[in-house]
Amino acid sequence: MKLHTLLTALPFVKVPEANPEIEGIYQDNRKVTKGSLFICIKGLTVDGHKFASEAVKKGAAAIISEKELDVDVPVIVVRDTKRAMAVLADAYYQHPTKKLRMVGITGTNGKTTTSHLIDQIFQDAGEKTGLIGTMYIKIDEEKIETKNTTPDSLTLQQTFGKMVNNGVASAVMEVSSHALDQGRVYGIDFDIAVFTNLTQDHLDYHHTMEEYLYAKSLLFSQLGNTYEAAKPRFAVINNDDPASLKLQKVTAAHVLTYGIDHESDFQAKDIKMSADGTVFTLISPEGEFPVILQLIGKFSVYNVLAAITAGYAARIPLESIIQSLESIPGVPGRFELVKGGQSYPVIVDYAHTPDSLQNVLQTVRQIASKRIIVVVGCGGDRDRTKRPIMAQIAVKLATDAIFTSDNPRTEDPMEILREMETGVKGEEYTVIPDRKEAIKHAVQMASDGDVIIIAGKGHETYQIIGQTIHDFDDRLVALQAIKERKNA
Ligand SMILES: CC(=O)N[C@H]1[C@@H](OP(=O)(O)OP(=O)(O)OC[C@H]2O[C@@H](n3ccc(=O)[nH]c3=O)[C@H](O)[C@@H]2O)O[C@H](CO)[C@@H](O)[C@@H]1O[C@H](C)C(=O)N[C@@H](C)C(=O)N[C@H](CCC(=O)O)C(=O)O
Ligand SMILES: Nc1ncnc2c1ncn2[C@@H]1O[C@H](COP(=O)(O)OP(=O)(O)OP(=O)(O)O)[C@@H](O)[C@H]1O
Ligand SMILES: N[C@H](CCC[C@H](N)C(=O)O)C(=O)O
Ligand SMILES: [Mg+2]
Repeated sequence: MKLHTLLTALPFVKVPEANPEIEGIYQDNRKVTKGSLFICIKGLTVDGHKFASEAVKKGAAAIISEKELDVDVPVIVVRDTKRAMAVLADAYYQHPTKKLRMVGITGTNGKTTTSHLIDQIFQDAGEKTGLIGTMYIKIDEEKIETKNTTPDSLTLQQTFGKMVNNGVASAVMEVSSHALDQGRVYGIDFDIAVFTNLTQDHLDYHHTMEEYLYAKSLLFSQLGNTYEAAKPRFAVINNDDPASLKLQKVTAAHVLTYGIDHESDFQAKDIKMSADGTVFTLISPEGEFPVILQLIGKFSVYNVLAAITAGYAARIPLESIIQSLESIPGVPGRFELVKGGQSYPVIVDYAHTPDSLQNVLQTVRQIASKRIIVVVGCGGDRDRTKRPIMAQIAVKLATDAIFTSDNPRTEDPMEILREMETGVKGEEYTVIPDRKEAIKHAVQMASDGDVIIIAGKGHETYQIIGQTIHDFDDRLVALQAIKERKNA
């Protein structure tokens, strides 16, 4: 694409005389190829403007920058390069999100789960689908590893371009608050935006719950309005969450609500839970329907309601939506049972926030008849204020709490544990910093009918200690411990 054609996406910029062919767009000078456009991004750790000359040496044909630069290629100055990058990427890949049914999901907990549920609904409706989130990027059958839950705008638009080329009809993606704040999803034409819930997390980054909610709300304020007949937009909102009204106010899209405790467009009543699943009656604009899920817990009902509402907004028949959701056994690492033939259930779950830990432990309490043993830690280089709260919840809701390491990252694991312990002074608990040893200890102490819950890392197959990524999978470590106990 010619530079001038690309720049029509940015109104009011000074267009240079030179008009080279642009062969790619990069924000990382290490990836720059000949004839590409390099965009300088002021990051949180480093200012990308520093790398402009390096990018030119590698063959960049033009630069997008927030200031004039002394280089031998055209420099286009814009006020905000992050925004410019999102818009240019959208244009470069030929507006792929206008050709896809785009579903974005935001909220503190439940994004990965809900995105998988919605993806399944679309697949069962016979569509090729794409999925972007914490676990991977999926383009139809192909899975690609990913670093961020919501990648940067270049990666996103390139991925959507591939989806379009592969005949994908619907793309479902998790939209993190970091991504919204950093403009990673700016330029995406969402059809349906889903809100799961808002509870404490990421205060290291957003500082206050108001700022955190503001970031989340950007998904709803960037949703188009509902009156464009060819592409009606819907905001799907959890009516039981206190943030619901604020989000409804910031969007021009049609609002559909779901809930359990408050009257909503899609509401669950008569919820019955057991160790085998959850049953409820769905009240909907089309009448009442029984729903029989393999998923467990009140929080699962919320995720299912969000998925039903999004499916309905996408015009999938309700009966088909319910059938899809009933067929889903679970999502990896979310309330996943470790099956080692043992007489004490072992559950691996991705609860790494106070609210998710509370939800999961409350769910276990509803189905457990004996002791509940929880193994839990808190991630390093993340919100420190959630540590004592998570420790309190573990001690309060489990019979036995074992505190251990999650991903310490660059923090001292012992210091993270000490911060957890400040929340439980005078209470009984065990500290075993080595996660493998902590899991082994839980398995050793379990008797018939006790439930072990290993929280925080879910599907993760690694543990980050310092800068090193070690192989570590809670499910495999638990299986090994179960085997060792049997053979002892
Ligand atoms: C704190 C944070 O969000 N950081 C994100 C941010 O990185 P950054 O601002 O530090 O970038 P930087 O390293 O300063 O680089 C600035 C610019 O210089 C460029 N550069 C840099 C070095 C170099 O040698 N050459 C060069 O050109 C970079 O390509 C970039 O354009 O922008 C990057 C690109 O989009 C992200 O990958 C990165 O996520 C980091 C890895 C991260 O851990 N983020 C977490 C907190 C996060 O975003 N999590 C959410 C999920 C949370 C949840 O749901 O619970 C997520 O969406 O993943
Ligand atoms: N609707 C919900 N409300 C509260 N807790 C939930 C909900 N859904 C799932 N959880 C809990 O949160 C954990 C994480 O769920 P999930 O991975 O779906 O969330 P997420 O929003 O994608 O998280 P992340 O921000 O890390 O990507 C689950 O393992 C479960 O313990
Ligand atoms: N998306 C979340 C995942 C946290 C998972 C937990 N295991 C941890 O490392 O804290 C984050 O990056 O904050
Ligand atoms: Mg997720």
